Amino acid sequence: MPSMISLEEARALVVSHVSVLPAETVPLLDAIGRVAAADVKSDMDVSPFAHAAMDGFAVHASDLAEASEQSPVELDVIADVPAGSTYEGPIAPGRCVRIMTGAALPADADSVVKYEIVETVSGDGKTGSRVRFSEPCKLGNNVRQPGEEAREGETIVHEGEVIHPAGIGFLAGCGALEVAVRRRPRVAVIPIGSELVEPPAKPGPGHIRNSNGYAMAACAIDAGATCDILPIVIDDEDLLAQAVERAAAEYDFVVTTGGASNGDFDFIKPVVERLGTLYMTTVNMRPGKAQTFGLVNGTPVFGLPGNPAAAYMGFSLIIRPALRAMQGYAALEHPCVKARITSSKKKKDPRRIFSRATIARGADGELEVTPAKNQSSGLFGVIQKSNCVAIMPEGLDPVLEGDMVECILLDAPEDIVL
Ligand SMILES: Nc1nc2c(c(=O)[nH]1)N[C@H]1C(S)=C(S)[C@@H](COP(=O)(O)OP(=O)(O)OC[C@H]3O[C@@H](n4cnc5c(N)ncnc54)[C@H](O)[C@@H]3O)O[C@H]1N2
Ligand code: MOO
Repeated sequence: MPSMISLEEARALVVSHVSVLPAETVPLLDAIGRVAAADVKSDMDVSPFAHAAMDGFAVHASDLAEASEQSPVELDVIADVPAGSTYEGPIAPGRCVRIMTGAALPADADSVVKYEIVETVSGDGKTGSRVRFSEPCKLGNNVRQPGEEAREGETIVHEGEVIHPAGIGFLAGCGALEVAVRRRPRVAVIPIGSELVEPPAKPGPGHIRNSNGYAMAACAIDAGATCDILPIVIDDEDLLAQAVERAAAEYDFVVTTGGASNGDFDFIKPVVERLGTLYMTTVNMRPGKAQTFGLVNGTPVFGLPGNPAAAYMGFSLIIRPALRAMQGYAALEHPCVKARITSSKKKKDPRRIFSRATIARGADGELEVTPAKNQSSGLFGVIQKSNCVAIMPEGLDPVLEGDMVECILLDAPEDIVL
């Protein structure tokens, strides 16, 4: 096992050890944002009938062929068709039917003229009135044809497609009130550390609140998973081994935080090695060098570092893509853009540095990125106030004010096209 691997290698390694989860059939509204696990077909033509796209008059276009300002054509209104009604009768030459948007086109009409360009000669424009047309109308004008949205039996959503809110309406209209989607990964988060107490308890001397548990659970849910925060495990190798083995049997993916480095009480590496196969321990990134990954009884187990920002980076940049792969998403990585950095940064650490930062448009309309002043890896609040991470490449070369740097947009959807 190489001692330190790149972020790209780490991501590829973890993604290669997860599998796409089986399908589950869910009510339509539970499918928002999820990946279709099978083709979905329409159970009918949508819409099922030709209908008016405008309020106006249903006509034979041929009756208006000669209509002009100089010699308008007048027609008698013989019926009213509101939406939800039909008119099956004949429409003899010289006649038309008043029709509302969404109403079925009468069987004997072929076009609709909107009321704004029709003059009322007598009556109120409804049945019994006479109306005047001063221009011809194209055949099929303002008519929505049947099956424009979908044909009966046509595949409307393909396996692998992400179902967006408009797609939910599309599926509902096509009669698909339940859909097969990839099951959500079940994630367990195990916070490790003898110093931890559960919020909201006030910690005693030398203790801190377990904030990582909540943040990592939030990251898991945000990635489409379900998540349980399991009880805190103190720094004890056997207790940790028991907790990891139990979680690996019950969940699809196990995440621990803390105890991932080389301290006297850092046990996640030996535990994964003892229970299964250890594939990775260290990634060339800051924050977040200590990143452990292995399989325990076939279940991926990921040991994140204890420092909050280091855990957050490991989850966002390595675990999240794997959880997405398990749900069948094709786009796994956050989008990146280049932006001009607003201040110079010395590099004392040769690792690739992920600076918590804010990206915005400068006065010239170009993207500018400003790293947060405090880059301590012990802080969540700085990430809450940031909207990206600016990347300082490997090596010791400084980044200079005005340089273009890659920025990962952590809050932007992976499938966005920039
Ligand atoms: N001699 C060295 N020491 C350390 C190194 C190193 O290279 N040489 N690396 C440092 C870096 S960088 C990191 S990151 C941490 C990673 O170590 P661990 O994963 O073993 O993390 P812990 O020591 O358990 O905790 C680190 C820090 O985070 C706090 N923590 C832990 N769990 C939680 C939690 N659930 N909620 C909130 N905060 C948590 C913990 O109290 C520590 O302050 O190692 C450095 N040391
Ligand atoms: O691995 Mo540490 O993240 O640089 O705080």
